[in-house]
Order: sequence, then structure tokens, then C-alpha cells
Amino acid sequence: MADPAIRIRNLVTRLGDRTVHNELNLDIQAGCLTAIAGSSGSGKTVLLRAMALLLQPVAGTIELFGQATTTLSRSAERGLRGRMGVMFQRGALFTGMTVLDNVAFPLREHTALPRSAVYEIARLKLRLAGLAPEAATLYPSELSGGMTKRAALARSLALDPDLLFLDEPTAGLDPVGATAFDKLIVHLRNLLGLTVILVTHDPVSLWEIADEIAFIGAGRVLASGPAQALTQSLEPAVRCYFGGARMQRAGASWDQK
Ligand SMILES: Nc1ncnc2c1ncn2[C@@H]1O[C@H](COP(=O)(O)OP(=O)(O)OP(=O)(O)O)[C@@H](O)[C@H]1O
Repeated sequence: MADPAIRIRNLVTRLGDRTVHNELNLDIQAGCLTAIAGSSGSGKTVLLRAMALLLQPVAGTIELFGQATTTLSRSAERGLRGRMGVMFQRGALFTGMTVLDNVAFPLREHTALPRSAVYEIARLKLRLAGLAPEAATLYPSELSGGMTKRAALARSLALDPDLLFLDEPTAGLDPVGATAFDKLIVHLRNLLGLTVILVTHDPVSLWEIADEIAFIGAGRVLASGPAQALTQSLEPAVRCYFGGARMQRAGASWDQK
């Protein structure tokens, strides 16, 4: 099998006096759509932040595309950052900038492209994320929740990443909007050949779009595999999670397809 896009070994993370991950191991295959699941507070977002170089582990290694991230030179780190896009749970758009300027921002920071090219690319990313051209001149406060997610997605795609990290992308969306967003993620993964890592509680996303699920509990990966395999897990916490009514309904609907 090819080397994984992300290889995590014996990861330990700590925040305040709480050890969030303790000897966590995980491989994420290139081109896969991997969901990080687990109960609230289990450390999904913290894991995503560690993979995205936004949080320094206490111990262990994270390799991205075969590069150990704990020993990176500044230029290697900058290079890796340019290969990843991150969409935060609440969008984290700059409130004083229009949507177009938000999407253009990473291009202005990380490339020497002329202004006209920056804005042409930013408009293209808005279209890729499914936003109408009219949204470009709006400010974040003028966007609906779904539009905010799409604007944040467009910004995370600005630098043509290989790795896309999404923190609860469908949280707060109505069911129709959530399904549309799930489809968009799959479409973009297929179109752009992305490796996608998404943190989610959404049973439909877990069943319908995740190739693999890494289930986090007790500071490590308790089980990994597609949703159907996790329903058979011998880990009580995983069985309990997948045995819940909402998860079972999503599984039954997936079964009927
Ligand atoms: N900045 C911080 N300072 C201190 N503790 C933190 C910080 N961020 C997260 N934590 C703690 O780390 C643990 C894991 O948090 P994390 O946000 O990763 O959980 P999660 O699995 O994503 O939860 P949820 O599903 O509710 O979003 C929690 O106990 C949380 O309180």
C-alpha cells in the first residue's frame, strides 16, 4: 500500500492540565475522505488542529506526506501549510472584509500573483464552493449560515490544497443544506483529488460520505473503518455510538440505497 498522506504515531497532546490524546496512532490514506468521530470533548478538534500544524504535540510524531512535522524548518513548514486548507466550525471569516477579500487573503499572503490573478482565482473558488457571484461583495455579517460555510470552504481552497480539514462542516445547516454540503465535499474531493479529513457528529455524513471513520475515545483511536464495520466493533463506546437511534436511522437509510 502507498505511504499514507498522514501518519500519526504515539501522539500525546495536552491542554492545560488535561491530556487530550495519549499515544494515539492513525494513518490517513491519500485521496480518502476520513471522518473523525467520537463523543463530545473526546478530542476531535484538537486532533484536527494538531494535524493542521495549529497545535504543538507534547510527544509523538505526525508525518504529512512523509515529512515529520516536529522537525520542520520554517520554509518546509510554510511549504506544508501551503498544501493544506482548513475550514473552521464557525467559518472564522474576517468580519471587516468582503467574501471575495476573505478568499483572496491567503493568495495575497502566500503568493506573488498579480492582483488581477488573485481576484480571478478567488472568484473561481467562490464558484467551486457553490456561491453566486453576487455573494462576493457581501460581508460575513450579511451571510446565512450555509453561505458562511461555503465562503469558508472557498477560502480553504484558495491555495489549491492537497489536504482539506473541515471542522463540523454540516453543523447548524438545515437537512437540505447539509446534504448539499456533503455532496459538494464529495464532488470537490473527486474533482480536485483532495485528501479530506472532517470532524463530524452528523450521522448522515458518517454513513453517506466517509470512506473511513476514525473513532476517538479515551485519548486514542478506538476503532477505524467504514461506518458499517464500526457497527460491529467490539469496543463498547463505539457500539454504543453506532447503536444510537439517529445513527441507526442513517444506517438503515444507507442500507436501502
Ligand atoms: N484551548 C483549550 N484550552 C483548554 N482545554 C481545551 C482547549 N481546547 C479544547 N480543550 C479541551 O480539550 C478537550 C477536547 O476538546 P475538543 O474540542 O477537541 O473536543 P471535540 O471532540 O472536538 O468536542 P465536540 O464534539 O464537543 O466539538 C476538551 O476537554 C476541551 O475542554
